[in-house]
Amino acid sequence: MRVFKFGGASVSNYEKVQNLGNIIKQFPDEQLLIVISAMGKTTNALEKVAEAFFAGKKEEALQLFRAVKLQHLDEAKYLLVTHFNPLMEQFNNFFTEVEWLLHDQPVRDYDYYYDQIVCLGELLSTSIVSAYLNEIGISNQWIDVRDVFRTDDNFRDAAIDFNFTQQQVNAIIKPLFTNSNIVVTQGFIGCTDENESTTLGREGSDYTAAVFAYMLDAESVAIWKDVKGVMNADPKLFADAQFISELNYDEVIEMAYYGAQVIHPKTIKPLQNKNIPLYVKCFADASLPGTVIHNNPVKNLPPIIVIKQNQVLLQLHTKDFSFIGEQPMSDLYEMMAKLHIKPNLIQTHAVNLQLCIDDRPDKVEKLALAASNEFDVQVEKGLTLLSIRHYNNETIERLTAGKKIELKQQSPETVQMLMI
Ligand SMILES: Nc1ncnc2c1ncn2[C@@H]1O[C@H](COP(=O)(O)OP(=O)(O)O)[C@@H](O)[C@H]1O
Ligand SMILES: N[C@@H](CC(=O)OP(=O)(O)O)C(=O)O
Repeated sequence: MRVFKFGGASVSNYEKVQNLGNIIKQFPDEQLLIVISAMGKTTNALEKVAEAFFAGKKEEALQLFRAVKLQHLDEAKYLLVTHFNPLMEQFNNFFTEVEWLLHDQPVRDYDYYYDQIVCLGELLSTSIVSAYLNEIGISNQWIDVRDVFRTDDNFRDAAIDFNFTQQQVNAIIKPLFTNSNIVVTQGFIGCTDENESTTLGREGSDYTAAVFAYMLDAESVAIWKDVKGVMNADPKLFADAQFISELNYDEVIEMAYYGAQVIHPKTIKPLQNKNIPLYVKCFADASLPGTVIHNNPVKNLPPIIVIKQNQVLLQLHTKDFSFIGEQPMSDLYEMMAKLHIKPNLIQTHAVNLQLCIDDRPDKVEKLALAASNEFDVQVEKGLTLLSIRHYNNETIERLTAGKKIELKQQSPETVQMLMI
């Protein structure tokens, strides 16, 4: 059994869905669990629906939602003939659920509504792909992953209940493979014990695939992407990015931690725990070998460059000139934990500290306010965090030329610089 994951870029239009079908045809006798993300930029579009709804702009929310519906209906029309009508029944149930919600007034937190609306992207894309595969003779079963993945109610960043989910995988998913070689389901979404939809954090479908692989003891996971494999930098930012054929789990977990967008940071742990290899494969050309990620050491890696935009620097100075000891640090970490803020870089000095985080306006303001009880706080926005693993002087000089460095942290393996 293998797990395949197709991201939004790999199902963004009908031609891509047809290509997905061609890839699956190349594995005729394999048992495959296929995890799929929302089509193209659907998640962003649904975020806009959630924002408009929560801002009380009902008509705007409904209109934005209509655009999402139409786009999916268009895709379905291109791809389906005999399976079109059954799909429409399924679609209508999904649409009605969200439209009912959009006609209500928001009375709960934004994050709750976000998840109830945004989860639709994956439900729609998987329904289309499943119907299309059946249409072209690749028999498969569609599963609503919300019946399987149980999470807590930390909406937008829900944590999986591993014990319950494993039981559901054993009870629901494993028996499916006695009748069918292929199961199609959603990445990124789950469900609470109160039957509320949840999401696992943006780009979380890679993580879903890894958790399924862990729970099914899969022989491997393949993540199909719009790149040849993992490169030493984002090829959209660096035209000369080099392809890397082999990496180990530690390296990839570090890359993801520093913000490389190629693989979701939580993906590696479940795979490492059962030594399941991860392939990053080229969606446009399945014959290319892709990158394999495993447990063995890999030597002679080139400098690996990760760039994170939209960073905020908080400069905190103790109000009474007391040292930055364990108490102020523990207070600060408690504030960040409450707000679910992950520090990207922290540097402490005698009476001040510098903290770099992602620019999530709601969270930055709340943190600055909470910290202002104990510290004088200055906030600087619009920064870029550059991380280079296996760095050399030439690479550092090339990437920092003409930039002002606000913060620098260096270990023998990694250098990080926060720059304007
Ligand atoms: N080191 C890297 N190697 C390869 N691709 C990278 C790297 N860093 C960032 N990327 C970006 O990751 C994108 C693929 O990931 P993603 O957008 O998540 O795809 P999908 O949504 O289809 O899963 C590529 O288009 C590329 O721009
Ligand atoms: N659709 C979700 C989940 C996801 O993982 O997407 P992708 O595989 O396209 O990065 C998102 O955009 O965040």
